[in-house]
Amino acid sequence: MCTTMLALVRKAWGGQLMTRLTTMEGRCPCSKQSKRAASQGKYKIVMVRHGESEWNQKNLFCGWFDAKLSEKGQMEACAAGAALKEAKLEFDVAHTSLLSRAQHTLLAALRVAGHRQIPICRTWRLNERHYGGLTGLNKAETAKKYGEEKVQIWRRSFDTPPPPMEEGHEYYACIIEDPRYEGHLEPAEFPKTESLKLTIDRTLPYWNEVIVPQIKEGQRILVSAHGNSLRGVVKHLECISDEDIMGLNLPTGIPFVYELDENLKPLDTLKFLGDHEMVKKAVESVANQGKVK
Ligand SMILES: O=C(OP(=O)(O)O)[C@H](O)COP(=O)(O)O
Repeated sequence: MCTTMLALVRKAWGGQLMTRLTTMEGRCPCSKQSKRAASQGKYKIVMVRHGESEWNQKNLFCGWFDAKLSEKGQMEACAAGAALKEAKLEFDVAHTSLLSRAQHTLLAALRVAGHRQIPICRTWRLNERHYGGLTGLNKAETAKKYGEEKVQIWRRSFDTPPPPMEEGHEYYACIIEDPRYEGHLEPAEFPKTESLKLTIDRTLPYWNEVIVPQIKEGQRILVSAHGNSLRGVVKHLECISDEDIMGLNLPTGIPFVYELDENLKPLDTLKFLGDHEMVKKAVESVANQGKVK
């Protein structure tokens, strides 16, 4: 029986290698559910976690700090665009966060994919989860100080937020005084920390009120966002339990696709546009970031 395991399936789809990945019980490729995978949904949506940021590269908790893409991240963004083009995916509208790393990934991917002109909607609701007092700390050093188990809870538990970001925190002012939030958030509305649950609580209204109506209108949508804001969307779409979502790690810069039925239920789990070995390594690398080096 295939339970609680990492399963990777390679599928030829539109001339592009697609990788299906799951760590969730009952969601393995041999389950009945996955036998529906071959059919095309009524709708399709594509999402991508931004390319590697300079803070991903340094293994720092980033959250709402506006880290730029690293050189590797810029290349990943371009590669994401090439994968979209290769898969012949086209878009009418894109959604992204207010953070540069997601926006720059989106722009590079759209440029390489050949669709520069589509409308782009930017919202703080797709921002990464706020990492609170952990913002700017090295994940491996934090694991050394507090233990890997504690760091795993902070990184991946559903509803345990990291410690809050206090006013004296090194990055407090540069986040709360950032002009990009003017007209979006009042100072009192800024989160001080967020669990995945809290992240979903502010992402889902945008999903339901803005993205879902566009999908139902038949608009082809690309979302460029973050590891945890997208984990929340994936959890919602696939009805993943609070426990099982802990096992999901999204790699940087590799787009993934959902085929959705008329009720916007996925026909299958997410499928990455990428070679399965490459995706597997990238996922493992994210999972291991919280380990003592
Ligand atoms: O800012 C972050 O996510 P992002 O790089 O997707 O924007 C986090 O630091 C990701 O860290 P995590 O994978 O330990 O949750």
